[in-house]
Amino acid sequence: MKQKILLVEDDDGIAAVIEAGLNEAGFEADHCLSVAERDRLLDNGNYDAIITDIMLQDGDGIADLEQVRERAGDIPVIIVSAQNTFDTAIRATDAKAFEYFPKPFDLDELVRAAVQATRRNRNQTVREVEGEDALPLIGTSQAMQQVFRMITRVMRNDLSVLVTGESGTGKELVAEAIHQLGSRRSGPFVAVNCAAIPHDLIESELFGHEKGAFTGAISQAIGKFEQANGGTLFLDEIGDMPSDAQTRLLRALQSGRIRRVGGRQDVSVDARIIAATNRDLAPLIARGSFREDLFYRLNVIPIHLPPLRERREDIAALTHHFFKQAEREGLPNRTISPEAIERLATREWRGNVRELRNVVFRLAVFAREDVITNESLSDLELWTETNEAAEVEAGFDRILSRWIEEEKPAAGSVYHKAISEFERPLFTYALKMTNGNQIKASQYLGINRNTLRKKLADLKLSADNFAGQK
Ligand SMILES: Nc1ncnc2c1ncn2[C@@H]1O[C@H](COP(=O)(O)OP(=O)(O)OP(=O)(O)O)[C@@H](O)[C@H]1O
Repeated sequence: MKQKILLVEDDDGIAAVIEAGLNEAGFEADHCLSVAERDRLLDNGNYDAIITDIMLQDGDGIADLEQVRERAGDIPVIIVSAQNTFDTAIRATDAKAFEYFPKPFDLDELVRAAVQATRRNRNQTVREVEGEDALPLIGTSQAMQQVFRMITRVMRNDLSVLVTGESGTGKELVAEAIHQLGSRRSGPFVAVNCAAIPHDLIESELFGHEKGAFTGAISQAIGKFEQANGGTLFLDEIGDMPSDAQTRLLRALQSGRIRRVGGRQDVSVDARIIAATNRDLAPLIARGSFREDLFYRLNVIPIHLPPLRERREDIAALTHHFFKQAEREGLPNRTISPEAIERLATREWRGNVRELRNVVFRLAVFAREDVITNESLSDLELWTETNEAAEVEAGFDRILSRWIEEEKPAAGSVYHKAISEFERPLFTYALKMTNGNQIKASQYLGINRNTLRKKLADLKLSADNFAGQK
């Protein structure tokens, strides 16, 4: 006998597509348009699974799933919805949905989920959602939907999560969301930025130290690991963790115990680990500066946050969200014209969501009019450039310390090695900018033409190769 699926969907077009997919996979499907019809059909027939939309003509398709389940013997429910917010993903999980598909979805995946749902009846614990307003993760792009789904998958367990993505894409926010939505939410959320702590202090910062463990350790100190006991430890910029600390961390993860620096005894700690990195760890592993075994420990569940420029459809919602946030923080209440939003949506956003947030806050403070227009943005262009210059400067610091750490130039050769590393991309850039015109390149760089020539010869760069490249 064929398995039967009840499809509750008020868009006839989508329903027809789903029905066809289900039939092809050997299911029988009944289709209805409303909550009332659904209940009537459930009373009169036996179904193996329900596929339902959320917004229906006569109500919310998942508001009373508990009763539906009581009526229909714990039937698995698959949700499809066009309300693609983080809240919807969380609601779907809290409604014990077997699976949640934001529209537009992949029909094959949906049918596959139906096959799995009817095969076994997954029973998950329901949990009240609390404080979901406190952590609004905004985004309706496909990429963010995937992130939301991943978050709902890890919030009820303690698996290690590795969040990747460029700086400012929301990695810490994702880590906080996982913490807030899970069973550890009453415990602490402790964040450590491994790149911001001097290397020789990182072990004591993470694992604590005993009195007298090293010069300056005048009293015992509890490390972040212990502080996170019962909660979540967020290790940001994990790629910057020095190798001794990596070894200690690995040991802690394997044993569930840590030893304070200078300590004689192990202390057991229970902290969920969420790590994040904006650097690709693969080359670090290849070079031996990041432990592969630690990587596998941390990367049980990877969550990737794409850069903002690859999900431009989220920019409008984020902009509105940040204007509201600015207002809540006491800044003037402003709105923004659709044209101005469109213009924002075309920017590069190298600083990702953080940069967009800064721009919106700056607009809220400085704009003269209540409705921000394209003209207000023209003034803003200047501010953003200064901002980018500052970012680049901070970028040099980072690049330099990474380079020193990874290349380990021999003492006595650091200056010359660093300068020669720096010159090649600089001269290449200048030649590209000027189409290989050496006079212009030397003017651009502000150096003598002969010096430029000599440098190009030393670096074996040929200006001719850059003609017409700009
Ligand atoms: N999807 C989002 N919805 C709402 N706010 C967001 C979103 N993503 C990021 N933000 C906001 O943007 C800012 C930067 O985010 P966050 O600090 O989480 O980025 P990050 O990737 O951890 O950055 P870094 O790598 O530099 O530490 C924060 O103010 C955060 O609240």
